[in-house]
Amino acid sequence: METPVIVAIDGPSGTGKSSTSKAVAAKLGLSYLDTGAQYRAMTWWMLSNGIDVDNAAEVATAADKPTIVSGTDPSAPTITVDGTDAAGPIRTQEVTAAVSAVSAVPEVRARLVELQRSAAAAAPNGIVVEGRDIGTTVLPDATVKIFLTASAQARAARRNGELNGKEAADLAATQAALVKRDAADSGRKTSPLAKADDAIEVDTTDLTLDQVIECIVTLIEEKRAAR
Ligand SMILES: Nc1ncnc2c1ncn2[C@@H]1O[C@H](COP(=O)(O)OP(=O)(O)OP(=O)(O)O)[C@@H](O)[C@H]1O
Ligand SMILES: Nc1ccn([C@H]2C[C@H](O)[C@@H](COP(=O)(O)O)O2)c(=O)n1
Repeated sequence: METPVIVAIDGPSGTGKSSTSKAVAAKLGLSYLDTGAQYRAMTWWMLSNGIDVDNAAEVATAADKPTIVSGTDPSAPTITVDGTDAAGPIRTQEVTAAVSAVSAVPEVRARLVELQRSAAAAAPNGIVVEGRDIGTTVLPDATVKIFLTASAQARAARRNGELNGKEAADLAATQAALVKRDAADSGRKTSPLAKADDAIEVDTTDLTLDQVIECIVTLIEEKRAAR
């Protein structure tokens, strides 16, 4: 049996980590884990349970309370909190605005990193894990490490494109919010958003999603062939 392949995909928000990771995992028959969804799930639980998310001590004390379960099928990823489907609620503006503060708390990270390593160890053929610290901290021995980037303008335009004209999209405000969240995620003390020394950087600004997927599939296949 072939050794499972472990792929770490990190990068700032809106660089295409989720779309790319899901597609790459599906193409190669691997499992898929969205670690950002787990930090969002923890944040949603904190907000729903009256925890002051700006009080790190309060967040730390509560960090072991919610039961967060991620489904790792790339064609239908799921996330539940205490048995309730959280896929919708974790994407609200309220959660997005609070998630950087919650994810900066070391007790939150310790709890979720444990879940992430267990998911990687349990994946039969291997897994694509996406986030901010996968290559540096969660899975430092990953077979392939990718760090996706894209200009702030391109990322803001992609995010506004998701609205499909449903809301008046203010590109400058979207861009400012992305840049602010990246600064908080890069600036925290415990495993900040960072490129691992041995990660391959892929700038997706001028690439289509299909081109990025193809590029990463090729990088993984090259690594597999060289083992
Ligand atoms: N190369 C690309 N070209 C154009 N659009 C893209 C590209 N990659 C991703 N997108 C689009 O950009 C948006 C953001 O992508 P995605 O959610 O995958 O990014 P992300 O890095 O996972 O973001 P976050 O960290 O905020 O969860 C989506 O609408 C996606 O379809
Ligand atoms: N490995 C990770 C993944 C995510 N986070 C934090 C920082 C992000 O702003 C937030 C939401 O992630 P997204 O859904 O935008 O991918 O979660 C982290 O600290 N470490």
